[in-house]
Amino acid sequence: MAKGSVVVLDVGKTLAKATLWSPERRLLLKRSRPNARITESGLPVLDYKGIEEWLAGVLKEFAATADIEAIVPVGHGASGCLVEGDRLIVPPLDYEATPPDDICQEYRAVRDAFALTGSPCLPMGLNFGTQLFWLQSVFPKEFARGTILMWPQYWAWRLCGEKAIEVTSLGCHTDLWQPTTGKPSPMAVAQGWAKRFAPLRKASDVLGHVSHEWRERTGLSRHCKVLCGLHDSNAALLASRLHPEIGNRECTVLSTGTWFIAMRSLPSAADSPILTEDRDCLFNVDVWGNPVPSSRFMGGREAELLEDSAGDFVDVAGNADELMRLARKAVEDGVCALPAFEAGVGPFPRNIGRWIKRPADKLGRRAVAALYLALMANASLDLIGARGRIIIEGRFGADPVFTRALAALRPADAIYLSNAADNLAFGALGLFDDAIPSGSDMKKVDPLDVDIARYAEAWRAMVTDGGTVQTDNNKGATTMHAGITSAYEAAKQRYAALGVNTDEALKKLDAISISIQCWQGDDVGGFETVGAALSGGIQATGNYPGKARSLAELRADAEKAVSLIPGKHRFNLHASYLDNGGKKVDRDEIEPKHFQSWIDWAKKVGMGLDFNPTYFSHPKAADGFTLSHADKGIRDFWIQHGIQSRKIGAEIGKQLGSTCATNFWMPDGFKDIPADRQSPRERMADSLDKIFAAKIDPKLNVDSVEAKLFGIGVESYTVGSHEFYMGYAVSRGTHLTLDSGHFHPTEVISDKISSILMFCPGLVLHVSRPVRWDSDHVVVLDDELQSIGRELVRSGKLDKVHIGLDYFDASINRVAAWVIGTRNILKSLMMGFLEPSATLRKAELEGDFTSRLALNEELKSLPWAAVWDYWCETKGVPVGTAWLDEVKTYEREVLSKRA
Ligand SMILES: C[C@H](O)[C@H](O)[C@@H](O)C(=O)CO
Ligand SMILES: [Mn+2]
Repeated sequence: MAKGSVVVLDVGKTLAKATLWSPERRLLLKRSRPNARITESGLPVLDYKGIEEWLAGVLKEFAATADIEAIVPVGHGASGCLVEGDRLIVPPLDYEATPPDDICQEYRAVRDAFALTGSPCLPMGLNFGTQLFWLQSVFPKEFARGTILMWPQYWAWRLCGEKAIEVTSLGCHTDLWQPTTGKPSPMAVAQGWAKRFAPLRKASDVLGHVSHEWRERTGLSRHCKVLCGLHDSNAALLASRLHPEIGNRECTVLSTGTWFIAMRSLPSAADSPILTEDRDCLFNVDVWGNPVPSSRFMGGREAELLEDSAGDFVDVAGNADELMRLARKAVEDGVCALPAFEAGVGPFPRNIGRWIKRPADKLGRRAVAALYLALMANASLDLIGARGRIIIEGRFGADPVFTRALAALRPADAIYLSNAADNLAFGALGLFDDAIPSGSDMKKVDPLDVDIARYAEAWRAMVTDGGTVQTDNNKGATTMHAGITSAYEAAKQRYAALGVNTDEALKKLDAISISIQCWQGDDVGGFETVGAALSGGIQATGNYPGKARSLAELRADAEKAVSLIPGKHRFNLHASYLDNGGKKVDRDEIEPKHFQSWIDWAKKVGMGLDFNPTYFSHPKAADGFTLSHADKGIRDFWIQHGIQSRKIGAEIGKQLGSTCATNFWMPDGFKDIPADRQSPRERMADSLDKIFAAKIDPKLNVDSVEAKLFGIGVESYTVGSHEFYMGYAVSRGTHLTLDSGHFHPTEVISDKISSILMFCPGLVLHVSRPVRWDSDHVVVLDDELQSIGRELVRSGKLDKVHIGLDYFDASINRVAAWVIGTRNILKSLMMGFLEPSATLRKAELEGDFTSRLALNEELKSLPWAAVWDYWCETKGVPVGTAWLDEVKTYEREVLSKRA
């Protein structure tokens, strides 16, 4: 037992943590800091400067609290750096950075076989060797003289100045070590790296005492020792040995966090299983240098993707009972997620993640995510032959659906929970002084009381079949839909031949959100008063049955539509869709509270919201003028409406953590030739200035103004013409809204996007389809829509564009109208992402207009539809016209019952 207190510094990928332990190994203090994403010399590097700054402050606080005898550094794998003397000369790279293609290809040719190193070939920079190979090409001189350190030992070196390297980090899928012989890999020798390794030391070795610099910075004593330290997952493995239930017996530790890592301590080397490289298995190395069969998947990240709650994560502890209920129901109903939502890693690296009956609400998705984690963990454990005792540690230990489902899936094993929060630190303490008591009593996990075996069997069958899965929601059955993947693979090759990476294109498409207009659901009626007449020069024509008559119906219809649209989207509200609880609230009185139920709904379904003040369908707009009205009283009323609307936009942005675009469209104008075109425009600008006078954080809300050529009954003069609003937006720094139905018939907004993005801080789109007098037909995949998609992608400024839809057709099924238009704008963007833009631009720059035209025409018949089908499939929404069957069912079962 040590005499003094001990600090464990645990530098993870997401957080840096430091804990202070008393001589009796009681936790005294705990501090943490999220790591930042840093770029240095154009390279994505770890936040080593920020962490050091923070560490100095923390150690100062700790040193003032206790007499610290030692510091033990612990770090995540797959990182390291080069130092010379007391200088860092090659920074530690972020392992999530992908080296350039040529480096990756060259590296693959020189790395050793899995059988030698136990390191599988991993994506990004997850093999530390890949990073060294990349860094060597950037810093060739430094590689000729520097010393290679791994990440925990970088911190040991910073604190005491002594250089060391250690097996647990060196043996962690680096490609640099041979676990069976305990020697550097042939590649590490051939590349000249092995001779640059710092001297090999044991994790428990004392490397030295804290340096003068650190004593000055922190007040630590000169007797404070710095240990060599170790890889974080190995610390957890070590901690398991401290529990009396385990001792020296065989066990597997399943660490849960961003990564789920299973590590099996073998009773003897002879028990070592044969591992499969291509399923993300590997050999780690324990502190004694023995091979540790391991398997992994990115469970924490996948759970976030499955939950899909825009960062507003479910409080698992607070909803434990409900999550358990939902999980039982999901097992009964066959609701599940299939791997892998973080592609390229885990036990099913080539499978594409997809949902079977994706729940609409985030609690439902969270419950299924926990079941998914249990199924994935079970598969990972099987791959390394885990048996007997399995200890779950890390943050998912606090998720009873996950832990109990895993226990149910492995009835022959004892599943334990260890002290989830501090286990890793405890393992590090065990390294320092092994005569310490166990960190906590372990708790045996009770299996989940459901028929999980059948559920798991069905899951496994779908996963291993290799085909893709299509659900038939009517019957609750699942049928295989092979062919989509193979069509995609063929399309992928066609596009690759043109230099287009379809996987990358789909990743970009994943990031697109379309703002779906609420007003398609009820013909722009709103819920202010029953049966209000639509005014302002717009008209919804048709009388298709099933229009939403209440907020609840509108939301249910929207949820149906969204379930049939791939991706993650937003809902665009008008002020007239307020929730006034049945009491009249005039337009100048609206407040955030009248939209709280919308915000709550948006949180539940994981969507963002946008907003529009409503300057029509109101007695004070009856004569065709609002903000530019000659009567000051009327103007003031509408100014107040605008001011209130922006407050609502800001509250939406704040609560949902996603910027709300508040769009101002005023129908003001004359039916016949005006005598004075100027004054209404001056009044309009003045009113808008008053509305926009209060500054609002643009992260919460951005304002946009929407021009229009003419409306019905406003044929001769529109106050808010294109020139008016362009001038206004540019001079005032607001966003500009381009509505594709608001221009002369031969004028197209695709040609305007590049100009607006040069001069306005941002652009809002109302994608629509003008047909003769009407500006609001359902969006179809016509030439202009394709041009819009292309232009948006080509602009490279998609982060400045809020893409919304604006049409309202009452002559067809309204849910179908939403689905058709939204799927079409997404198709057009996908075609934009699939464009070989570099080739086209090159032809243009070289004056080769023949090639430009020829290629443009060829692109039209490339198999983009196969990419689209595949995307729909992977997003868990119906492929082809299958969505229409669902809408028809909804019409039969829900819409047709509305009077
Ligand atoms: C309902 C919308 O706000 C409205 O359609 C407006 O954006 C428009 O485009 C009017 O023509
Ligand atoms: Mn519009």
